Amino acid sequence: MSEFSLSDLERIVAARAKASPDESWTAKLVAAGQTKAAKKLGEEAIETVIAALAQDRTDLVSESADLLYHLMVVLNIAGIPLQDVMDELQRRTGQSGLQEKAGRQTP
Ligand SMILES: N=c1c2ncn([C@@H]3O[C@H](COP(=O)(O)OP(=O)(O)OP(=O)(O)O)[C@@H](O)[C@H]3O)c2ncn1[C@@H]1O[C@H](COP(=O)(O)O)[C@@H](O)[C@H]1O
Repeated sequence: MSEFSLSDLERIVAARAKASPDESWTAKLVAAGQTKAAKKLGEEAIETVIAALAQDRTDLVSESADLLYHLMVVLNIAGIPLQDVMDELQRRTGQSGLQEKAGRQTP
């Protein structure tokens, strides 16, 4: 199978967002708005957690795909390019997660 990246998925979501809601789940979600899309994202997150805890590899792969797809839709609706998320991840590469946690301001 050829390489398929989140950037490819971002492009597909952006294109399908402009389709008719009658023929596209993406367009249907975008038309419904961020509340519905974010709710679907939350559901997929929970289903991913359940698959991980069940140690079901097939389900975990499938639910992870649903999760990433719905994240792309939520980012699209919010007008946030995937690159902004990747830039944030890249910014974090200089320090470990434990260092970052230790350096956080506590209220
Ligand atoms: N990767 C996905 C993808 N993953 C999951 N889904 C859809 O996400 C929906 C939600 O999953 P659920 O199991 O929760 O469905 P449901 O229970 O019917 O949802 P509810 O109506 O109850 O809220 C399903 O209809 C899935 O088909 C996706 N829909 C689209 N894509 C990608 O987006 C492209 C364009 O799709 P359309 O926008 O539909 O043309 C596709 O070719 C894919 O590349």
